[in-house]
Amino acid sequence: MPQPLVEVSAVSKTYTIKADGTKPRGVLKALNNVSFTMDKPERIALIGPSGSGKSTLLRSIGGLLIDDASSGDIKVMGQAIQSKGRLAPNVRQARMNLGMIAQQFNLVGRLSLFTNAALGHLGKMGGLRGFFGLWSKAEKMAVMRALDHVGVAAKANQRANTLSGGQQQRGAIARAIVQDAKVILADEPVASLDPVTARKVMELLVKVNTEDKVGVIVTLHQVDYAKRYCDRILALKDGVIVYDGPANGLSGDTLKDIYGEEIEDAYWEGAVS
Ligand SMILES: Nc1ncnc2c1ncn2[C@@H]1O[C@H](COP(=O)(O)OP(=O)(O)OP(=O)(O)O)[C@@H](O)[C@H]1O
Repeated sequence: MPQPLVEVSAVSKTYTIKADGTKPRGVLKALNNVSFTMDKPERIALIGPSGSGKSTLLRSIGGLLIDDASSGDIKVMGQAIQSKGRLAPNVRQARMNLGMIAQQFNLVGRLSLFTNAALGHLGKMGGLRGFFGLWSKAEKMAVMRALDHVGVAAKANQRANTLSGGQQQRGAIARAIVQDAKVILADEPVASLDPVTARKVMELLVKVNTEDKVGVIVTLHQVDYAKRYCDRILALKDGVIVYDGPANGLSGDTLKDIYGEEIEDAYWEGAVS
């Protein structure tokens, strides 16, 4: 049986909250015994009210924060990212399977779109050659193919900070393709985009998933986008998974339970069934 793309087992994350004038020092359990597996390249939407732990879970999968010592493991393509609250010794190697996309600041603004996408090669090449941007002909062709695949090849020479938000997100997806990432972790990738551009970026994530067989885990504030563009939904509430199943199996009543009063804000373009 092929190995799972992502395995998250019994992960908990507790933050220490500093005291301020009004509140004493305290702790907050942002993730509480969270487990799930992505066995094949799916599109998983992480949804849930503000503060439910979506970003914490994504950052934990990326090894960008350390889980509690009581936690189990996180593995990507069978390689450990972290285990029992310690980063794996070969986490850099394991991370090469992960393409990371954030809401903003995905690209280095003063570098061209081409160079930003070419940074996807960095993990695979020697330090100085990468540092000086000495890409081989094959590497350059791979970058241009990726930029073409995501529809921004014509902008290759443009500085990233002169590109629109949607073009920058496409560039970040191209970098993940260049990197040959097996899973893309996208943290609110459409939150700062207008609805038309947001739809195009979500459609691109669908394309990369279906054509290139890259798994996608995406945090979304919009339930309608989660249902429309993802095949599986993981809903978090207070750091606990309260729904893990097909996107079309999430009922309105369950959503009301999950979001409570925030339900009115959980749709962007109106409810879709
Ligand atoms: N570095 C931190 N220190 C202390 N508490 C934190 C830290 N990061 C997150 N938290 C808290 O952990 C909880 C989960 O936060 P997280 O950002 O994962 O939620 P989220 O579901 O992504 O929220 P949102 O939808 O608003 O982005 C929140 O209560 C948040 O305030």
